[in-house]
Amino acid sequence: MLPDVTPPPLPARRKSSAPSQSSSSYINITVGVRIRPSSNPSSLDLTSFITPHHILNPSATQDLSYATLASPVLQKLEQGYSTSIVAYGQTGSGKTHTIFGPPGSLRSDSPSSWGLMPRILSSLLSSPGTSLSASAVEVYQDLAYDLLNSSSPLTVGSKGKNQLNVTRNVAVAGPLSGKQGASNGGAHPAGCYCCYCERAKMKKQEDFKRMMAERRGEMPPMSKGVDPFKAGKTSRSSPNAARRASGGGGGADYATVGERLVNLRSEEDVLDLCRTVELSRNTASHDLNDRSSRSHCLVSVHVTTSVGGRTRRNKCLLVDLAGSERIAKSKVEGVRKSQAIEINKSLTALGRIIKSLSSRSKHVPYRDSTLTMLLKDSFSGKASTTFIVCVSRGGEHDEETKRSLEFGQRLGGVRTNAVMAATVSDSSLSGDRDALVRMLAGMKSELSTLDAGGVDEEATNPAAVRKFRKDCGRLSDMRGRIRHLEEVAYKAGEGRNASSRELKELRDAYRRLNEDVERVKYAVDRLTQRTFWREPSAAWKRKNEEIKELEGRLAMLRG
Ligand SMILES: Nc1ncnc2c1ncn2[C@@H]1O[C@H](COP(=O)(O)OP(=O)(O)OP(=O)(O)O)[C@@H](O)[C@H]1O
Repeated sequence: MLPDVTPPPLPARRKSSAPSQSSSSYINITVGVRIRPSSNPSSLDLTSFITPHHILNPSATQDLSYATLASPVLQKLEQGYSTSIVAYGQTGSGKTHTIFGPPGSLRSDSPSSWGLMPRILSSLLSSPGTSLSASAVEVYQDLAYDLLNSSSPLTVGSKGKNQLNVTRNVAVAGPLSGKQGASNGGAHPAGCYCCYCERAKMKKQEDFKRMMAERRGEMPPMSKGVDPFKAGKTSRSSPNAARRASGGGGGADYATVGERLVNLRSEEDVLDLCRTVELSRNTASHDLNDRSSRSHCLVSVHVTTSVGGRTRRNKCLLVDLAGSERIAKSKVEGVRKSQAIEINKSLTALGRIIKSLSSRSKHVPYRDSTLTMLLKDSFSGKASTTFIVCVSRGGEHDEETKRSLEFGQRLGGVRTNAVMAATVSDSSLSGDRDALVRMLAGMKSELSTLDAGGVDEEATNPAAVRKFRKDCGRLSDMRGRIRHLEEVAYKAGEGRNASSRELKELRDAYRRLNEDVERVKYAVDRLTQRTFWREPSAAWKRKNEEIKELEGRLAMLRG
């Protein structure tokens, strides 16, 4: 059976004057589209909007979503990039499903329904010498709260040399100060169900229970969703700790201060974290989603790897954005309407960032919203970011789907300056091309002396090795055919000398071939997970990346 990955469509036409983007090392933004199942599928042709790197069809499983979207992120993390995964899309389109999993799935007995976050964290935990800590921030109505510390307000600031310059401080300014609910003696009417009032009520109840338990000489269990971590496993970060923890991932210009960092030592800790974040988030029900997230959720995972006496620190940021929403459709009113307006505003600010980056504008307006400030790290320095554009296939959502895909398309136009470790400096590019070619040859010969991994013949069943080799051969043959097909289609399209029928045939052939590739790739991936496959050494991978990057730069010089 075919895996549920549809191939990308024919490449979008490029202007002939544009430099060739042949090296993927120049693209540090990856775009995936995940289509949510619907009982009323639309006839909208997604392929006419976007050239994403991956498309996941409605029947794609969580396993496939992980294999397709997360594996490259883990690789980038290993290579020293600071990585981010951001789920974007209309309300109800499956962002939370993709990042966390469906409701009630965050249990140790249902790993097959877990979303990307529990899977990625569990996978990181299983790497030797790796330790993890995490913090979780909610951006609600343009203000930041600590999801691991009873949603207490957080300050967002820009980093000065040795200090944090406060940019936004919810404790002293912003809507919250005037909005403390009735339960807190604020301005809200009695019976108000807004998040501030609800939280204040919950806190009061908890304090009361605690007080009663103390009087009886016993301690009540910690409230669910507030602090499920075992004693001694949590640490409250100092203002600098969160920033220090982001360590090697490239310094953030903006950061929250004082959020709680928790250590993750086991799969149970990971699930506790995910459940806490899920339960503590601001959610509400409306016509388009029973459990709609009303805030953006940013979970920062600090990964420390110690190998051979050397320690490396990276950050992996997982973001479940609140969904864009047409108020006329979700039919929200009152507080929920103002939530929706605020969500749409922050997403528009994100859209402006993407627009500025893709047009290479000098000014990128990160300061426009708390969300964009906190995402700045994902667009600069040594960062690799994967956007998952979630869309609903239902015909009634065509307009929103188009908008989300257009956003994805703009993301595809962003080329940021991905900085690879120990790579060729820009100044060396000004040297003559022959010198670069010589350098490349030197690097290739160096690569050949490093451990490239491969098949461990002795430890293996010969039939499996034979099949693996055959599949690898088929894969490379098919990729060659796809490249050829792309060129033909591109030339035909550019010269306008092909009829629409011919183009359609080409597109179909391309699609079929890509399906075959995905099927074989899936088989190869599964085989590589068996014990007979030895991973290339870290030095080999690094050198290989440097070579790819240099090849890309050379191609651009030629172009
Ligand atoms: N690929 C999928 N397969 C099966 N069910 C899905 C899929 N994607 C989403 N759903 C279901 O659809 C419902 C809405 O999804 P979800 O809450 O993830 O949307 P969302 O984009 O996070 O919405 P919001 O922005 O309003 O929070 C959930 O019940 C979820 O489990």
